[in-house]
Amino acid sequence: MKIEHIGIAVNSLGTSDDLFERLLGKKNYKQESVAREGVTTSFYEVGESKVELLEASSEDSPIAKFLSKKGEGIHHIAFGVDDIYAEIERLKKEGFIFISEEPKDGADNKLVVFLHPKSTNGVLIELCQEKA
Ligand SMILES: CC[C@H](C(=O)O)C(=O)SCCNC(=O)CCNC(=O)[C@H](O)C(C)(C)COP(=O)(O)OP(=O)(O)OC[C@H]1O[C@@H](n2cnc3c(N)ncnc32)[C@H](O)[C@@H]1OP(=O)(O)O
Ligand SMILES: [Co+2]
Repeated sequence: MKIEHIGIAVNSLGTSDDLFERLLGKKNYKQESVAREGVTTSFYEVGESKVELLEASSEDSPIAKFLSKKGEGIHHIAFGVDDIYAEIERLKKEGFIFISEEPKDGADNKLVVFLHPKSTNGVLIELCQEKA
């Protein structure tokens, strides 16, 4: 398991891409929308991990709700795993709560699933596995 990415909720990718390009001294390596999640993402490599900027692409997006309640900031931590199904079973046995137990297609060629922050010390945790 490794920290695959840190998700950051932003009001505008236009503004935040400019800020992170200056902060990291590099351009993003991709921008990708995930309509199911109501997000447009922008990814930056930072050493072994990544920063994922997240802009809401629909009014009912979880990012829109997060921004309206908490404003811009860190939204989630994504752990990269080798076998997402095995990890789901392991974590369920440990008593962790999943928002949905069925992995779905995420951004950046990943299968993703989320744990509920009430079972993870108030931090939204994403598990992601590289798709073959
Ligand atoms: C998949 C594409 C991409 C990728 O990496 O591939 C992404 O990462 S997409 C990221 C966006 N998608 C998601 O976040 C999906 C999972 N999130 C959800 O299902 C919801 O956001 C959920 C269930 C975490 C919260 O939704 P809800 O409608 O319950 O919102 P509330 O504001 O009522 O929150 C309830 C409760 O949870 C706390 N909360 C909400 N969001 C977060 C957060 N990001 N981190 C920590 N805590 C969070 C919120 O404060 C409420 O707590 P309370 O004590 O009741 O105030
Ligand atoms: Co993510």
